[in-house]
Amino acid sequence: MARYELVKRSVALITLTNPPVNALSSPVRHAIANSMERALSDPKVRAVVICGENGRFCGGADIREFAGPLRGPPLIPVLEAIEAGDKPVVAAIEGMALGGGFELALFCHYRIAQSKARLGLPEVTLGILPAAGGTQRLPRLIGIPAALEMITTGRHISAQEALKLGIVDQVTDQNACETALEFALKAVGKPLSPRRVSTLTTPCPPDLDALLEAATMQVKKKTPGVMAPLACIQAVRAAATMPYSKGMKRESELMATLFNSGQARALQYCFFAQRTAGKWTLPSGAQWNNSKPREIRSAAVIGLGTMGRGIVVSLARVGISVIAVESEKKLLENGRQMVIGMLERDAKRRGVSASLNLLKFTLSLQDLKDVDLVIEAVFEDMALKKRVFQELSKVCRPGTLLCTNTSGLDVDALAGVTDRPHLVAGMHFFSPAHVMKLLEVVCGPRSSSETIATAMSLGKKMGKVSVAVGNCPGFVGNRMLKPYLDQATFLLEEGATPEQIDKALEDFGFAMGVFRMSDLAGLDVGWRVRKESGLTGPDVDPKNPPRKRQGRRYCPIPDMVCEQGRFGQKTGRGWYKYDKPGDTNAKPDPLIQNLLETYRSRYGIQPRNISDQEIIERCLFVLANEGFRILEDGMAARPEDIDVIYLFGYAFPRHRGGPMFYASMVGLERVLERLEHYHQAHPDVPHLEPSALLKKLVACGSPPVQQWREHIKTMRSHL
Ligand SMILES: CCCCCC/C=C/CC(=O)SCCNC(=O)CCNC(=O)[C@H](O)C(C)(C)COP(=O)(O)OP(=O)(O)OC[C@H]1O[C@@H](n2cnc3c(N)ncnc32)[C@H](O)[C@@H]1OP(=O)(O)O
Repeated sequence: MARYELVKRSVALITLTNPPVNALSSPVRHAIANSMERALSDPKVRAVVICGENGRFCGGADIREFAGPLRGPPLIPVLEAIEAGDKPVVAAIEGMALGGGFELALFCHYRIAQSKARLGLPEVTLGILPAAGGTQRLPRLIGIPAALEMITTGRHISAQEALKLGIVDQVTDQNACETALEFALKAVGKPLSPRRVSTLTTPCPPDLDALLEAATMQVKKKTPGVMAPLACIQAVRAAATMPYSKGMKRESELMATLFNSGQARALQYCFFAQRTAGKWTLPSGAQWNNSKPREIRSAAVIGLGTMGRGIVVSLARVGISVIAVESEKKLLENGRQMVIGMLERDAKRRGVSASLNLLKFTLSLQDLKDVDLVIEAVFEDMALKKRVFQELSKVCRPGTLLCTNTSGLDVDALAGVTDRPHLVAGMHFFSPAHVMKLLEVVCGPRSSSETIATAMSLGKKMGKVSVAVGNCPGFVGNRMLKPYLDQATFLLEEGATPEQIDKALEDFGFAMGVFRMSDLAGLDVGWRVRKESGLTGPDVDPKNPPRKRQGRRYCPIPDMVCEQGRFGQKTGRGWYKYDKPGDTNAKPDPLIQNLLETYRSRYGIQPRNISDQEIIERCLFVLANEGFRILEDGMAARPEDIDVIYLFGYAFPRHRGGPMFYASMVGLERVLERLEHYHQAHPDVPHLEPSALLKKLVACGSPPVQQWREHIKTMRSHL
């Protein structure tokens, strides 16, 4: 787990060997301790260099170890032996020095970084804090403001920034290990005391209290209800106000409050879930590690609406040439100007030049004959999409992949009108497509493994978190959204207000409650879909009793809001009122209150007090319940995929882990019992009826979320 060599006759070279990221697992900690002891006791050794194998210094603690009882030597005494020794120790940082890996480097007397290396303390993103001295040592080295920013955000910094801040002593374009060996020899004989970070005094700014108060306000605003950043601030305060040893004790006490918390478990689950989600499978046995993606050099995007424009930008900024197609000259010109503006702003922000030369705009599908891949992003209308796919089938060369950005229509029906159904898949981006990280890759029954591998790999290239899903109405994300939105409107009927429901969801951790979010997204889109599917408008069967469709409960309040021209922020009125169209500051609207009161009295509904607990349970348990059904139907391969979709596509609070993880944290038995209770109270809401999988898992003793897959195996899978 660490290699020990004597090089240049007098330098001990300790190489961490724990692929893939040389994490500080128990055997690695053991090996560092033994190697240091050997180096310090060998009279031939005059200096020590620590590096990592395969160009990666160290990715920090082995996060998998956090789930069980801590075994092996604790890290801090191992690191203290490095600092206290009488021989200079140099960290040779290639690739990354993160978390405990960065702390290891901070215990060394010198740090040399390769110019491409990244450094940081990302513990806060895992719900903990840098507890191997990071909160006490970094402030001593670079001062409170810079340390506070790095520790509370978990941001990775470049080697150049690390040099500027005084974290590393030298940056090299050469091999960091070679440079560190030379450096170590020159350090022999120089006094080590000033190089021991623990002996430094933290430079204390005169306005410390104000600084920490401002940081506290900032994290409370940015991540309300999240504990770790607040604990980080308290630990940094200790670095400024306490001697080193007392500060270390405080750091360890604060870590104890976080380490076993539900938030830490959720955030660490999110880390692994995100990596698991990339590992797609198909019923044929094809999967992520046995299917080769095609290289995509050129693409076309059809439709330059909001989605199409975002997709063009996402492709062009990673170097793919794009032909953008519109149906009318005016729409094309408008789209062109907006895409260019977006790319220019994006390039300015990233300090690069805009890749405008990769773009071509056209009115003719004939121009697409040679592209590698097409993404159709026209209006959400099946007949129109079918016409486009038929045309593409004629125009594009036989090997071109044809993808659709539909948010829920049948991908296989589109495949069926082409001459190449195996080369058709869904690539469902989320709005705005150049900002949102999620991509649902929809695997139709006839999509080939090469098609799915290519769509997943293209998503990764664009910086998206891609998740493979099955082909069912709404796929995974939007299919689950419907029962969630339904519950919110049923709660309005029963006596709640939009403000109350939003507040309960925001207190839970959502950045925006369901009604504020709907106002932002625009209410007219859903209204149009409901009209088209005959749920509202002139096509409604007059035999339907009020507030019922196809025997199920239906809430017409969202339709009534739209009938008044209230489409959300863009019209200045929606579930809330705004000072003017486009404003974002939502204010409660007495007209909505009136509408609700009139509605309730028309239907003889006696409003009741609804608790926040009921709001959370009904909205979120029904969301998870649909997730269980999706797993049963084989439309998502595992709960982690569903959670990743909700984290990245629907802003589910990360410290809650996602709807499926949240259900497991609440306890599946409790979720089942509450769903049964609510279904009994509302038998005309089938989504409240507990799913078979939920019942099965409870009957099996509610296994942890990572084991659910074993219980789904026997059921059918589309993935
Ligand atoms: C309990 C002992 C006492 C310790 C006391 C000190 C406490 C210190 C706290 C910490 O150090 S917490 C950990 C801090 N480090 C991080 O948060 C880094 C996490 N990793 C990453 O950000 C990235 O993985 C990376 C290092 C930047 C590499 O990115 P890349 O895109 O190249 O690869 P990935 O696909 O992300 O990862 C590859 C593979 O490695 C697994 N992995 C990565 N980091 C860790 C880790 N720290 N522990 C365990 N496993 C890790 C990752 O899950 C992937 O695994 P897979 O099976 O191939 O999916």
